[in-house]
Amino acid sequence: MTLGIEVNGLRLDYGKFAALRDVSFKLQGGKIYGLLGRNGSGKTSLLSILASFRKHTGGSVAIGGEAPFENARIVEQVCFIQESGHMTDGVKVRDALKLAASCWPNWDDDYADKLIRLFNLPVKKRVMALSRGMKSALGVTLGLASRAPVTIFDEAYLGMDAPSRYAFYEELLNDYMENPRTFILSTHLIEEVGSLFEEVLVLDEGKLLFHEETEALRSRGAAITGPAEAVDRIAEGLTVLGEQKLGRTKSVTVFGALTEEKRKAAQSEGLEFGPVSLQDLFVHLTKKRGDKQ
Ligand SMILES: Nc1ncnc2c1ncn2[C@@H]1O[C@H](COP(=O)(O)OP(=O)(O)OP(=O)(O)O)[C@@H](O)[C@H]1O
Repeated sequence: MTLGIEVNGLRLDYGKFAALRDVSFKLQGGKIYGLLGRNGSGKTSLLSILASFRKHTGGSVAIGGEAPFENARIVEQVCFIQESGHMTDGVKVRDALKLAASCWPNWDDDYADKLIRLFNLPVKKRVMALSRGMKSALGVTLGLASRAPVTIFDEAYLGMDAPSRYAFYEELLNDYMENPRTFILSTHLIEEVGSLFEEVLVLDEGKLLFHEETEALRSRGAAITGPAEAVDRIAEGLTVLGEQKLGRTKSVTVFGALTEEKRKAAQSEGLEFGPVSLQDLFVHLTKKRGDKQ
């Protein structure tokens, strides 16, 4: 089952501080979405609202056409895993798994066992006695085995070491292929996780800066390198996100509609085009005054 998500004019105030302002987007569902944003941009606030952990102040949110807050039908369809965890620290791992099995109707015991073996989770230990990486591994085990139609990982895998993180990415992708559902992943590890995202949402200071298909967003950026004057001619009219100069050679990162005509003209002048990584685009597009180049 896949559930669509529709958010309109969403606002969240913490007292006098507006953490989310006029956020609107529509997710068709059945995809892997990346939620990006700098520290404090509002990612956890937004995800907490989607997961019914928090009530919004204004606007509307609907999952599968229904408002999720205090709506039992929707709550059991959404699994929200955070790095800090919302698990009962005092219980043993195996009891945390039992508790999860009772929360999510699509829970898969066999799959949970497989993940426990994959991440070497000690089921007899208390959750509070686990290392940070093991707690994260338990979190991703709960998220994946929940098979919840909407599964949200809020930086949940940050504590895991690189081999475990890569095992998680592979597992997520394989399981998503076999059991299509909606995944939303917030992350600062864009280079690592970016290739999983079919669509990307970027929050900036509580506002939605972009919501685009990842490939479309990537194709709007390019790195152009060659003789400085020729590079400047091509870059004219485009948003220059960054530039580097070495002698008479220049490389600029541009963002904007690079027409086929411009590309051909550039290639005939011997300029080279390179792709821009999602991480680079993100860094440039969310750069603030005072940030270093
Ligand atoms: N309980 C709260 N009370 C008051 N302000 C809060 C509360 N929770 C978050 N905020 C503020 O709301 C803003 C958004 O916080 P949020 O945690 O949603 O950001 P984030 O994008 O998840 O950040 P990070 O990447 O650092 O985890 C921040 O300025 C934060 O200080």
